[in-house]
Amino acid sequence: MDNNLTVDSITLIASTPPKLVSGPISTTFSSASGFPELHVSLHSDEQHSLNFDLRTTQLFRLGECQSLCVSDGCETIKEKIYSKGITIQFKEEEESKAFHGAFELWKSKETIQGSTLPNGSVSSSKSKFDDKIEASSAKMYFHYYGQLLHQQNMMQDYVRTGSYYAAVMENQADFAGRVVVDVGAGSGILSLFAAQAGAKHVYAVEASEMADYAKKLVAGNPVLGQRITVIKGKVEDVELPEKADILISEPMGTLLVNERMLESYVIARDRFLVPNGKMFPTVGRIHMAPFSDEYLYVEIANKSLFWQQQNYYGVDLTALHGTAFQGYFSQPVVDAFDPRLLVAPAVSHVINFTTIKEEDLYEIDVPLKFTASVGTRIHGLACWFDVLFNGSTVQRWLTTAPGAPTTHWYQLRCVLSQPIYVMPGQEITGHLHMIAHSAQSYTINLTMSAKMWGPGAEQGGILQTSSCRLDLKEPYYRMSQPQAYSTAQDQQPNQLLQSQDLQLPSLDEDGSDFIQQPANDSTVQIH
Ligand SMILES: C[S@@+](CC[C@H](N)C(=O)[O-])C[C@H]1O[C@@H](n2cnc3c(N)ncnc32)[C@H](O)[C@@H]1O
Repeated sequence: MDNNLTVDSITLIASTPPKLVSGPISTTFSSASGFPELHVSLHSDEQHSLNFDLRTTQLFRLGECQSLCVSDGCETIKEKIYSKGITIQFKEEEESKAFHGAFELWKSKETIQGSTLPNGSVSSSKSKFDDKIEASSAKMYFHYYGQLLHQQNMMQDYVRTGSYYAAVMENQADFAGRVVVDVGAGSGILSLFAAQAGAKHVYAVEASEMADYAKKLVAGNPVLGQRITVIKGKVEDVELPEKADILISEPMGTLLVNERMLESYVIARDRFLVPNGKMFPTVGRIHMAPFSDEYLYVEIANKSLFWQQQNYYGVDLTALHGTAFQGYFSQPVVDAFDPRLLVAPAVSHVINFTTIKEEDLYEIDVPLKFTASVGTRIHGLACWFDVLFNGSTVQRWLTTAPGAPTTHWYQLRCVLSQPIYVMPGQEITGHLHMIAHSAQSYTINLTMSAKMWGPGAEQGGILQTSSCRLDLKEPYYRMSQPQAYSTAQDQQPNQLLQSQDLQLPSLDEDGSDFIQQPANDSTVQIH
């Protein structure tokens, strides 16, 4: 991006009478003094340049081609420094726009580098992000993404990164000669892809310390890097010098919405994208289907058996068994499962990133309706997602479906503590209700119901309903335990672990004291 811009003329308004200096006049933005400054070179005999400290300077538009630049004065023990101001005359509106853009960008550098972000480095004003996200959550989140090992983990998901690369390269027409914003650039890898596809300029916005590594990576690829500007800050806060023709981002978390980064993607759209600009990805879909998995059910139920001990070093632990049991069932399970465990065709919930309002992501309610294809016990709802890159040349999907090549997102299953019995052809209804919380995730409320079946069950009568509440922020990562699966049809509960014989405890009065301890078999991941 240009640091040097030429303007037509300036008027020194503090001189009496105001003094016009005709141009062309060269102006330079820099931070050589350790803070962002605007240098205005004058052709005057008395003064050769005027410097404005951007931390205390404001720029106002007086007209299409005229602006007012004023810096605050200040009083120190030694001296009184008066405010100074100039009016700037531009040749044309484009020149004015470029100048204002550069001014905002350089001024934002100060906000980012000079003050304290919740991630450990700093921010001066509370932004939309800070309003809705707990500082402690944001700090952990950006600390996580500030580490190369986690960026590497995502980059080594070749299904993910390869899909992005293919989507960009197959659709070079959408990038060539265009201005691109990379929303949450991380290592800057997607910015480098966009530059490879011929982007005119890429603004890579990254809030974590990873921005500094991205700058290094960009500098290490100078042919591409000369068209990339890395900006350290949140997309909610930073200013860019120009609008983008296309946004590229990888904002997907577990179940698509975990991390609440889709909201930042949508905010970036509203702040930076030209009307009808493109978004890569364009659309996301959450897919859901009931599953039957006796092994998983028994495994989860058995975790709380520890609390059934009546003589643990002389202590009766059973008072906490109910809480522990509910606690384990409040963790969504993340692993790669065999699609043969699904017992009905999936339903989908579509999120169009180009049109959805940010607030519409705060609460997501998906009505569920399935027809069981087999007679079985349903243990819960299996979920996965895909995203579409709606390129002008090629439409490409990136899927995390069971049975498709595994990604680092795997799939997610919400397990019911009370399974539901169904017969082939029986209808299963319910709701998946997700409410965003300030720890960058969602509380999930799942309800699944089936009509009672068989002799004695009234027509249209009683529903067998099972529900659970889960915290998407606290998943149980189960990838390390490959399972030998039989199909749902093959699963005869009496051949398995007799899960129906498990004593299902009732929840303690106070269900809150379940302690989420790191299980040996789970790894801490954000995605
Ligand atoms: C899933 S990673 C993707 C990184 C990189 N784009 C890639 O595809 O490899 C998301 C990145 O977005 C950054 N991020 C999340 N929310 C952000 C926000 N509001 N503003 C700027 N960066 C953000 C995170 O720090 C993280 O590095």
